[in-house]
Amino acid sequence: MTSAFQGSLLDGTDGTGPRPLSAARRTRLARGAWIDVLPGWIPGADALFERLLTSAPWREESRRMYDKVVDVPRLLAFYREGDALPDPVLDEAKAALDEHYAAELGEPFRTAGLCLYRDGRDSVAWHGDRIGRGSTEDTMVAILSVGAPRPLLLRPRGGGETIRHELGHGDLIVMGGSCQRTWEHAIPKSARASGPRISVQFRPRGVR
Ligand SMILES: O=C(O)CCC(=O)C(=O)O
Ligand SMILES: [Fe+2]
Repeated sequence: MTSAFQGSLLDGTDGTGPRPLSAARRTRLARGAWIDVLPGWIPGADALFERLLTSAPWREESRRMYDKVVDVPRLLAFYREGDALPDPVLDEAKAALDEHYAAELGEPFRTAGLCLYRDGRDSVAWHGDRIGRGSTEDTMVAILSVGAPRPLLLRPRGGGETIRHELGHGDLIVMGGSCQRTWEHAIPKSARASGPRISVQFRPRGVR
């Protein structure tokens, strides 16, 4: 598979690893939620993107919606606790997250969910990651984004102003505190032509 996505030719592939997470900027949201954002967290993201695109075990998923079975509008791959991650850069990324957030989170990130948005028609609808402890406890979900830029939207659960974060190639966003139960997030469909984007979501045990 080749991708329509063309990253910067100057994108480093020198194996320098993720940029220090101390550079992430925190925004406090209402109701005990926050997000940390670090643009350009992963150098060499071009190569990572291509490797994930071609080698992750992408699968389609369908879900029952009332009396219909509909395809989920994105491809998925999931790495459970203890599964080997599909790329050494993801091992480095997870190690960096574990070190930086150890004290605040009190546990390591355990699973990695991958989503492939093939083009602007792929999306994820408004939701919180609430299957599990995220519905009752503060937690963190860390998302690495590679490939085409897409906005991640956040809005308070039950209504309120939407916050928009453009997630670019190699960028990190961490949703923390009460974010999964008091806020919702979405990747909307885009009418503009968009190349493929892959997101990698690191979550602690029991958060989904
Ligand atoms: O692709 C993203 O950045 C978000 C994915 C997401 O919200 C999820 O899989 O729960
Ligand atoms: Fe989510």
